[in-house]
Amino acid sequence: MRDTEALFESLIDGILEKGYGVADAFLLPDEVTALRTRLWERQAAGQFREAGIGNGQAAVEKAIRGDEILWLDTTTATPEEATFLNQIDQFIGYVNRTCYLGLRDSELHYARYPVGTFYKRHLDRFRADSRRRLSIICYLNDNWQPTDGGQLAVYLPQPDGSEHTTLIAPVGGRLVCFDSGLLEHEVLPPANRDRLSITGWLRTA
Ligand SMILES: O=C(O)CCC(=O)C(=O)O
Ligand SMILES: [Fe+2]
Repeated sequence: MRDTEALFESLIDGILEKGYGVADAFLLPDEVTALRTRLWERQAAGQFREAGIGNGQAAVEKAIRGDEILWLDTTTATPEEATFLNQIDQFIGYVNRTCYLGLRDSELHYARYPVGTFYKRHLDRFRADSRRRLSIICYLNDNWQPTDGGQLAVYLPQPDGSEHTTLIAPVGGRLVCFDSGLLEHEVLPPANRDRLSITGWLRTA
């Protein structure tokens, strides 16, 4: 059994102490495999769409982001997707109890970055939609290696005005969380294999 509260606490501590939280083994290996299998099934069924940019994802702009996404939906979720959504709901409850953020709901999508695609440096919160409070990314990759590239780069402003860059590998089962309105970040291109994840936002009312 994993200690869910300890994982949640380490994510919050990371955000407060350094601007982002990382929880390895947020998902167990079997859960990663099951969700990755569902992702590929849905991809094969033609359910993914090229991701857009801006509110409503209206514009596809490959020079900015090259991933394909599929929004998760409670009404069509498989058992393992429902379990994942439930874990995120538990995290929302924990954050509201401990940090009083007033989170209401989540919006989450699968993402597949084909080899060589990327998502240029950006902030997740749209000017027109300030409800996005926390960003979460949970990776679904099997046995990701340093040579596979595809790191998440997070840009951390330093007290002296300089900037520190940290690279986070998209290791399966790992969950990253940060303030959607504060942390600029970027997805570097995966070198030689598709890069798989569930990404989303915890929103206020
Ligand atoms: O996949 C990642 O590591 C980050 C994805 C991202 O920045 C986004 O979808 O807004
Ligand atoms: Fe992002």
